[in-house]
Amino acid sequence: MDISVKNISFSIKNTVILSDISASIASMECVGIVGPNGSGKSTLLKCIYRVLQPDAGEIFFDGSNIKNMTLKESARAVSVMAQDNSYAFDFLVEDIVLLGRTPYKKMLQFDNEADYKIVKNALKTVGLAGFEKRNFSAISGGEKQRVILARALAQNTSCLIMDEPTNHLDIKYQMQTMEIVKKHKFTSIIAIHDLNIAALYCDRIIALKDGQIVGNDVPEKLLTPEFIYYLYEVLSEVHMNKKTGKVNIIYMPSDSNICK
Ligand SMILES: Nc1ncnc2c1ncn2[C@@H]1O[C@H](COP(=O)(O)OP(=O)(O)OP(=O)(O)O)[C@@H](O)[C@H]1O
Repeated sequence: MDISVKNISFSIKNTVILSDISASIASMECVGIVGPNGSGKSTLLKCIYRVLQPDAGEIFFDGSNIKNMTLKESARAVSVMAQDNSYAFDFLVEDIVLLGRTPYKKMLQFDNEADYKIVKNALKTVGLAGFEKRNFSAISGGEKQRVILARALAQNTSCLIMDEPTNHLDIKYQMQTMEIVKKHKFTSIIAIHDLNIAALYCDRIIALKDGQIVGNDVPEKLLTPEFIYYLYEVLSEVHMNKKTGKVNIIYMPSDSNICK
C-alpha cells in the first residue's frame, strides 16, 4: 500500500506544529522521519494514523482519502507502534497482542483458535515465545516494546507506522525490530533518532525541522556532516562503510577541530 500526504498543516492554539507537509511513501518502502526534539515527527505520524486531524491537507492510502475510510478500515491497512505503550489496567501479554485482531472482529465476536495461533507466532517472531501469560506491567521496557511490535504483526497490515520503536531496545533488538520491518515488506514510516540505524535500514529519510520538511533523500545523499549540523547543530564525520554499503555517522564533541 502506498501513502501520500498532501499539504498537511496542523496547529495547536496559535502555534504552528506542521506547515504544508507533502510526501509520498511507495508500497513496501521504508521511510525514516528524523529531526530534532519537537520538530513535529510524532504529530505528523498521528495525523497519518488518525489520532489527530490536520487543519488542512489530505492523506491518501492507496489513492483513497482517509477521510472516506472508517477507522476499522484504516486499522486493517495500518498498524501502529506509538511512543506511549502504557495501559491503565493490567493485561496479560496475550491480551495486548490479541488487540491486533480487533479490526477483524464484529461486535462481541470472541477470539478464536486462529487468533491465538497468530498471537503465538507474532510473539515468537519478536523473540518473546512463552510470554503469553506474563503480566504486561511486569515485563521490561524493551519487552513491552516488542509486545507492541507483536501486536502490530498480529494486525496483519501492509503498512506499519512506528514512533521511536527502538528507544528502549538493546542493540540486538533494535536491529531485530528493523529487520522484521524489512522482512515483512511493510510500507513503513518510522520516526527515529538513531541516524546510524536509519542509514542502515531506511530506503529514504525525510527530515523535519520546525514543522517543515527540510530534507528528503536516500540516507547516503541526505546524511552529510553539513546537513547533520544544520539539523541538530552537532558535529560529525560520515564515512561510507564498504561492507554494508551504508553510511556510518560518528559524532564529534562540540570543541572538535573540524569544519561544520
Ligand atoms: N497537545 C499539545 N499541546 C501543545 N503542544 C503540543 C501538543 N502536542 C505537541 N505539541 C508540541 O508540538 C511540537 C511537536 O511535537 P512532536 O511530539 O510532534 O515532536 P517530535 O518531533 O515527535 O519530538 P520528539 O523527538 O521529542 O519526540 C512540540 O513543540 C510539542 O511541544
